[in-house]
Amino acid sequence: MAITSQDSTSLPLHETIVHNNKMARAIELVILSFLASMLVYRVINFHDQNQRFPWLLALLCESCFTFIWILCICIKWNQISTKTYPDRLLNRVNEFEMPNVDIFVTTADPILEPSIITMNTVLSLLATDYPADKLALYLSDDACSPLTFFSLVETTKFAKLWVPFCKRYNIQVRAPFRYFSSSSTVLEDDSLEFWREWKRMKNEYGNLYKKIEIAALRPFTCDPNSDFADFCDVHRSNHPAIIKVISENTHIPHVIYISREKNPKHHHHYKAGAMNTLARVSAVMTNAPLMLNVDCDMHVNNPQVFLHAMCIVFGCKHDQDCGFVQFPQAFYDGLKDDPFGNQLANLYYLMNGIAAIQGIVYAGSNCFHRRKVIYGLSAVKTESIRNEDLDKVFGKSFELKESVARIFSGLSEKIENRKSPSCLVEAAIQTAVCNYEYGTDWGKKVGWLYGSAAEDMLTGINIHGRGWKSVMCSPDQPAFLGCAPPTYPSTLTQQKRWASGLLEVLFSDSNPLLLSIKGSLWFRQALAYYWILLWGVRCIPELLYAFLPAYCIITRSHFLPKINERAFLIPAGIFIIYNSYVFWECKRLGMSLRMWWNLQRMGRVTVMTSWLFGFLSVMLKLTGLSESIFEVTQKIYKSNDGDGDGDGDSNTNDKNINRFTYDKSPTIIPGAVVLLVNTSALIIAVFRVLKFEYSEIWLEMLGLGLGEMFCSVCVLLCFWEFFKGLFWKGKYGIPSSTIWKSGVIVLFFVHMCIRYV
Ligand SMILES: O=c1ccn([C@@H]2O[C@H](COP(=O)(O)OP(=O)(O)O[C@H]3O[C@H](CO)[C@@H](O)[C@H](O)[C@H]3O)[C@@H](O)[C@H]2O)c(=O)[nH]1
Ligand SMILES: [Mn+2]
Repeated sequence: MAITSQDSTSLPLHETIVHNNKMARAIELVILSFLASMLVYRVINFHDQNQRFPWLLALLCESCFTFIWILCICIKWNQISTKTYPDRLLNRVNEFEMPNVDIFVTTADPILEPSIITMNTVLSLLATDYPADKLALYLSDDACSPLTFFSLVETTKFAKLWVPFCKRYNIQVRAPFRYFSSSSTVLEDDSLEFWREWKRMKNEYGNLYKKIEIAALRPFTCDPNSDFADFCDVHRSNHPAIIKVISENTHIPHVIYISREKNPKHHHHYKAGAMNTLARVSAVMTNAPLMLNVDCDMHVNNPQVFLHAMCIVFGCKHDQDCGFVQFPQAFYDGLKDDPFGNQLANLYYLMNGIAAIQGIVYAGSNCFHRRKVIYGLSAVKTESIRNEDLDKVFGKSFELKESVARIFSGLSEKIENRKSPSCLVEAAIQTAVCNYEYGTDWGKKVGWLYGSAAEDMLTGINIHGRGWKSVMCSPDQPAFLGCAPPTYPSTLTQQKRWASGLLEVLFSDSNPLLLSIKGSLWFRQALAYYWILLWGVRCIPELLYAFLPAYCIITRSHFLPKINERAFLIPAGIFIIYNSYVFWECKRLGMSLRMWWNLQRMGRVTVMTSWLFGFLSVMLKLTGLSESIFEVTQKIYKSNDGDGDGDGDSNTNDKNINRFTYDKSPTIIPGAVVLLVNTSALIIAVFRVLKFEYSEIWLEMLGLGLGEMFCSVCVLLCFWEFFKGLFWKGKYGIPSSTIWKSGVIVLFFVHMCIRYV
């Protein structure tokens, strides 16, 4: 079944494939009916309970779970994906007709984000299969680091060899660190000439790597007469704007370095602020109608990615059908079986579901936007901004306003009429200063929006709210690969930021309800956004539900039907059907049993630890006690190379790499508390069993609440890594101060249970 997007005389450039989803729908509805029966059962039997508190709590938690399940069903109901045909595009569209694209790469810290990773991102982008004179690559450096600038200069030199090499031999992986690593040794050609070139490239890349490596080791010496003069005596959070055109279209795209002005008196709005500076500077310099943004920890893995995107841009009948084209995030060298549950593979069906509504959500990286969409244009109403008003919306820069007017009028740039970027540096710097945005709509209605650490969701939901649709493009060979956070603490940081950022969107005036009433957000799309934005809130029912079995065991009360009651079949049914369903879903995606278990386990752990802290930080922000910040996640450079180019990280061969590591941060406490409370409850239960008369043991066991004990054991299994952490020393052990703090909380909990019930 395919819905074509062009008339039948010519083959379509892209097709929407509708996937059959009947089986999954049926199972989801069965689970829903079980959940509903459980709620009904709880309400009917409410008055018969001796202890109503756990029953009430369970009812509330299960209502939340049921609500989330309903959202889930709505999202996954229809499943689509989009197939693109770059060959047909090349046959139909002349190279001259292809639109210009401005490419944005952001980096924020040369230590957390090693330069060599960023440089590989840059190289893979410079070498894509697209006319080089149509591309400009802008690197935003929020650290104002001379090392990053130096690396970019050296990388650009190397690119002048690397790009022609890739294009001549049609190299598939164009990030050198991936290409030269032993895992991808399929050589494109077996001629002697190729072999010689290959060796030369490997050698040159090795030199580049060493230069960057050495530069990173020694402190930067400031020479006022060199290119680096601008970096003399600057501090990363207090310095003027620096823009440097490193290379102008000579077989490779323009390469431009940007470090926007920073001043402690002005909020810089993290990544969103950086993206807005990129949008303005590129408007002044090249003003391409499309922009692609890529995080520094991603690289192009499919050299045809621009052509795939163009299939959608050219294939859409109306512009509003594709405000942006998002490529999925996939990861390279991900740890086997995803021990930290951060590779997002399990979101596959959800994403295909959202794609079938108003379109995939914007994920912050690997996304092509139309410039006019980022400029706040609506897809449904035709508003025209008067030239006088451009000031108020876009700020005072004359060059910027002129470029905006050109985008709004739909005129494409005439390349021959344009000044080269290096003639426009002064004008561009005007738009990269701290106070440029004051009194304008940047960050409010135009550009990447401020107010959330998940600037991607905030910006994306507003685009959908203005009536644009979006398209997810997933070519067979993944278009982009990135690195997932490599350790438990870095996963925690990331998930915490996501949960809090998402909640910030929920509490902003861009929440799905408002946008669907006042704006053009589709109702089902709003539900999909609710499912995502509510991540942080889920910690409350999940935590309560994890304490509930322990509470019941300690106080000899019940929150589940007893095993000899017929109603016991309801929770048992939910447990069995739900878990088999999730397993089936994982199986269809080619996951192993272990991976399924890791995802289930980490699902619980992440909600009760990272998302809890995300939730708390939003509560602090709402009460005005603290500001939210964007904590950059640590990236690790891994090279699989055996022969010394780039020493692999010492962790690479560590068999403990998938173990949890802990630090003294309070984020470890909730996990330890959940674990210890349930362990204590189980110990108490075991002691009780030991006291029984042998002849009565079965009767007593029934009375004890096997359901509750089973739940406690499940919680224990989910937090098993924490259990091991109690006994390990060093970085694999939970620090004893954390154990003590958690222990006190647990004692308090147990004491309260026994004392007041
Ligand atoms: O002040 C800042 C902070 C971050 N960044 C850049 O933002 C990107 C994403 O940061 P990272 O630490 O890698 O965050 P992730 O959690 O991996 O990013 C995901 O989540 C973010 C929202 O929380 C999105 O912005 C990202 O696109 C998305 O990939 C990186 O290129 C950073 O260099 C900046 O440019 N300036
Ligand atoms: Mn990242």
